[in-house]
Amino acid sequence: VGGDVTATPESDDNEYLCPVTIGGQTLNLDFDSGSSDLWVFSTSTPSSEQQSHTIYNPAKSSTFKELNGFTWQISYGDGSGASGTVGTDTVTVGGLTVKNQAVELATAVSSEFVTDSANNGLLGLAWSNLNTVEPTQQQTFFANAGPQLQQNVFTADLRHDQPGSYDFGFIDTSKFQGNLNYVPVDNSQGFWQFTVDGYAVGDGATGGNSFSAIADTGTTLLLLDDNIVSDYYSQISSAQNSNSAGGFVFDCTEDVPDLTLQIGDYAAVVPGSLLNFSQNGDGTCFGGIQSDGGQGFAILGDVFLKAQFTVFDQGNVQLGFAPK
Ligand SMILES: O[C@H]1CN[C@@H](c2nc(-c3ccc(C(F)(F)F)cc3)no2)C1
Repeated sequence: VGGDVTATPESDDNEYLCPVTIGGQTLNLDFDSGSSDLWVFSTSTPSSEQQSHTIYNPAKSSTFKELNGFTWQISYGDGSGASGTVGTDTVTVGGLTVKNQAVELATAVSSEFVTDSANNGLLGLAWSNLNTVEPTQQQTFFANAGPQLQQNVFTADLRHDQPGSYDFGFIDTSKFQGNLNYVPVDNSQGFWQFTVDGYAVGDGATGGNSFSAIADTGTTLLLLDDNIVSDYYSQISSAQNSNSAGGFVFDCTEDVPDLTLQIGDYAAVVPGSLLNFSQNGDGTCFGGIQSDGGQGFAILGDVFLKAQFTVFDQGNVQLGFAPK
């Protein structure tokens, strides 16, 4: 048994949304391998915050059960967040069904979610020890699905400005080139966390110290240590760190170098084309590489994941990468 679901990029590849059916109702959710709550806009969300979102109505589901007194509260890297109550229902993703999945109903969402009208909630794909439900932590959709999967994996094939896919329970070898390169995961903090052994800018030599990183489908950009960020942008003559733009920008006419992250024996190349992330509208462009804010580990978000086929292997607690 497995599932295959289309991941559609919003404008500027800011996020990728996937159709999820909950108690017979389909909502587009943001799949996030950096968190572990499945939450939705619902009839419990204040109408002033529902705006043009698709909402889940538990009263219309014959399989919904309230988890009385259970609550959740989550905040994301950008400072946004949501909170609410909890129930269970039957959840289907790309043909893969999990019964009695914890579904978290938002009774409050931050302004960023209110205005992101395409995003009707998140489906967390990190490890269940990050789930925020109290008094009893809940399992993720992927953790619950594990026992019924042929292979205890899900894969991500995200693309620039075109639909990609998430697969659950199998590895589609037609989606990548060559062999998969596996690296061990430290899931003690609940993330898909692993070690990067070095980096190279453009066709330069691979160097630098090894560092920790997480594979995070819910983060848009590639967030790295300030020293690496400075080294990278020193190769782009017009690059500057712009407070108004919120990060490093450069002239759109510039030739943007590739970045290679050495992961074990695998050289993961992120092409310069993906590192010229978006236009600011004034002739400058916003970089796909930005600072990780000094939090001690790098966040390999969609900019990185668009350049790789990635296997999130729950059974063997490892990540696999291959070029596409
Ligand atoms: O927390 C870390 C876990 N993964 C990263 C993540 N961040 C979001 C997010 C999605 C949508 C929005 C909003 F719609 F703009 F509000 C905000 C944040 N989803 O995953 C960061």
